[in-house]
Amino acid sequence: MSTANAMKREVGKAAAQRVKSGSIVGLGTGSTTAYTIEFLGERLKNGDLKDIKGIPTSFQASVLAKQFGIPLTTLDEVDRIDIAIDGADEVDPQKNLIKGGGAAHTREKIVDCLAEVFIVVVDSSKLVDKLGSTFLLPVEVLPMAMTPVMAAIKKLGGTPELRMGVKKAGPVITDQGNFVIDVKFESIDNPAELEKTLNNIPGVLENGLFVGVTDVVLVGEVVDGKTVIREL
Ligand SMILES: O=C[C@H](O)[C@H](O)[C@H](O)COP(=O)(O)O
Repeated sequence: MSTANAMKREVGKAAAQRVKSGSIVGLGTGSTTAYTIEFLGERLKNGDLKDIKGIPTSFQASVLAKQFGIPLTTLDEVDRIDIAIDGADEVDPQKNLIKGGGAAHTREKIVDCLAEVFIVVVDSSKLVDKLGSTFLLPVEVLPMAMTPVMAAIKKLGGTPELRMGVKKAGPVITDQGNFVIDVKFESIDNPAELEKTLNNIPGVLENGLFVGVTDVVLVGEVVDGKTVIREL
C-alpha cells in the first residue's frame, strides 16, 4: 500500500472508532471515507458497534455501505444525524474546506451540515494556509445554465472550466444529473462571502466551500516513518 493510502486508511479508521452504537451516521464520499465505511462495517460485524444507520452522501457511499453491511436510511426517515464523517480536498487553519473533488459536494453539504458532530478525515497533503491554493473550487450547475453561470463566474474574477469525464466522452455528470464547473480564483480572501455569492448565481446548485461547518479534523501523516493521527 502506498504511503498516501496508508495515511487515508489510518485516518479513516480512526474516525470510524468515534462512532457510537445507536447513531445515525452521515457517510462521506471519496477514497478516505471509503476506509471509514469499511471499518464501520467491520465494527458491526465483530459486535463492537450496534444499531447504526447510515445516510450516504453519494451513489459511491451507498454502494460501499451495502457492500460492508451498513443499514441505510434517508433524511425523510430520521430527525437527526449524530455524526458525519467526510473527506476534503483542502482544509485551512480555520477548518474551512474545499470539497467536491468527486463531484459529491452538494449532497455532502446537506448531510454534513445537519450532523451534530462533523468530522473531516484527510491526509496531511490536504492542509493549506489558504483555500484555493492547490485545488480548483467545484461548482455544481444545472446543464442548461452552464453558459450564463460561467459568464457570471468570470465577472467575479474566476476562471471556470467544465469538468470532463475520464473514460467517458463529454462532461462529468453528478449524482443529480448536473455538470461541475471547476473554478480557479487567484485568491479566496473571504470564503464565507464567496460561498454565498456563488450560490446566488441562478443555475448554481451548490459550491464546494464548506465554511464554519467542521467540528473536528483528523489528519493522517507520516512521522519518523510511522503513520500517526493528529487532531486539528
Ligand atoms: O466530492 C467528493 C468529496 O468532497 C470528497 O470527500 C473529497 O474529494 C475528498 O476525497 P478523497 O478522500 O478521495 O481525497
